[in-house]
Amino acid sequence: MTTATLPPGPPSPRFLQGLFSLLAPMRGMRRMRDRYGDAFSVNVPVFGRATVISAPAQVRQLFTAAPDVVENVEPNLGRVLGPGSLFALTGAEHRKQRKLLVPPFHGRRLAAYEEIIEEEAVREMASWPQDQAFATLPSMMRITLNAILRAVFGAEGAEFARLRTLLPSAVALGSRLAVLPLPKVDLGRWSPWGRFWIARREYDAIVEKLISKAEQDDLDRRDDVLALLLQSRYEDGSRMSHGEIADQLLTLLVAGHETTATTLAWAVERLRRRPDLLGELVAENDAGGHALREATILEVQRTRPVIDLVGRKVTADVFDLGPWVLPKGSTVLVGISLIHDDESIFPNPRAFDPHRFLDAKPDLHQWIPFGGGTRRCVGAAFATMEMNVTLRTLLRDFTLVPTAERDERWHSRGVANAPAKGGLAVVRRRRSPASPPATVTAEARP
Ligand code: HEM
Repeated sequence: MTTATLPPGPPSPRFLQGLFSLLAPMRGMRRMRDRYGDAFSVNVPVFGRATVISAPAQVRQLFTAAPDVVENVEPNLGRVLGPGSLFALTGAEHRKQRKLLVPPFHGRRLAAYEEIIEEEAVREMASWPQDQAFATLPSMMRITLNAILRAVFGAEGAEFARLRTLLPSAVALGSRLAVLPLPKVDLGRWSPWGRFWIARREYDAIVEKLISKAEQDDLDRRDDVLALLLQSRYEDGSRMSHGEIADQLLTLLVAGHETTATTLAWAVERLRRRPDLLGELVAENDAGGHALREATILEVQRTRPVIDLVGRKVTADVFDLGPWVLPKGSTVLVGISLIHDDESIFPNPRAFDPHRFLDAKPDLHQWIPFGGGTRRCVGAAFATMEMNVTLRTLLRDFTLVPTAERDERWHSRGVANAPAKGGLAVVRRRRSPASPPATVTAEARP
């Protein structure tokens, strides 16, 4: 029998380690890396005992390991997002669903969604106060929610209006419930699970309406993800069931809404602290360019990755990961901010310097805000396009007033790590928002 060899880690109890990781998400990780090296063991709520890695070779090895060696961790998300959710599936079933979900987010498809994003950004920014500090995160949340409802769900009219109010509260409730046991009886409105199920039933009914509307339309003329999924076929020629479509749309919303919004709020936070860079970006934007803006998005995600950990579970009897021997059932977490903070990969790693990505596209095993391997984020290109169009609109229509204030701290919102003050901005309008949009179709997307 092979003996497990695990890296060292702090001896403190699980709740203390958990509390620390909630209160100081980034600082906690960096402190442990400095103390124990680039692999260490932790014991935290939700994941339990786990090995955190950040050495590039080990991260690459984990991301390229076959699904019969490591699989996704299963943090009970199926109970909230539905059994068909990509997050809840493993093995062949995951591969089968993913095959249908990837094509709608392919780079060349994204041009169809740019107009929606720009419209939503212009509409939201029209309400921004001038010369007065305000948190941009709520605005970014509305832009990304509306964008997903229109581009992914193909929703409009009454269904759009209802989903906009129903989903944010249902998702917030669901993410709290995901870690609690299922009750034996349904107490309806009297219990949190009961309230969640009522919201879920209403959601399913709305998706059913959206599907029947789409089926009455000419599907070929529609670009939204719902219409594309309705036309897609599994390898055996069968279609996705309506239940599977409802689960996947909810998954896309949960995965794509808050993550993109918090990254945009971080972009505002970062840029206000670099007036020189802001000047360069505005000049580039005014001249119709985009290379520095794209590099800026990469650098925001390197320095402020909103998801800090992605996890895998060992499914083989043992997994030899670098010098470590991990037994079956072990959880491995990739420390995204740790690898992004590695001096040997990104010289002067704490500096916010988009120029490092101007002539060099990142290595996708080292720049990993979207995770990696067979579970890498399906919406990465969509999110990149969305951030690009939103930032372009902001720089075109507003002057973002720089600040000498201290950096905003990391704040854990459960799903994503956000700037603690919500990405405070002070803006002045540069011009009326009525000019025709330029296109970013040809821009690079990682
Ligand atoms: C800046 C924005 C975003 C960030 C930082 C982000 C990050 C991530 C990460 C870290 C993972 C886990 C990857 C892994 O385990 O290796 C993931 C998975 C996923 N993301 Fe995103 N994401 C973003 C936007 C989006 C958007 C816009 C969508 C869709 C509209 C989306 C859909 C998904 C889905 C469906 C998965 C599960 C993939 C699977 O299990 O096969 N994400 N994302």
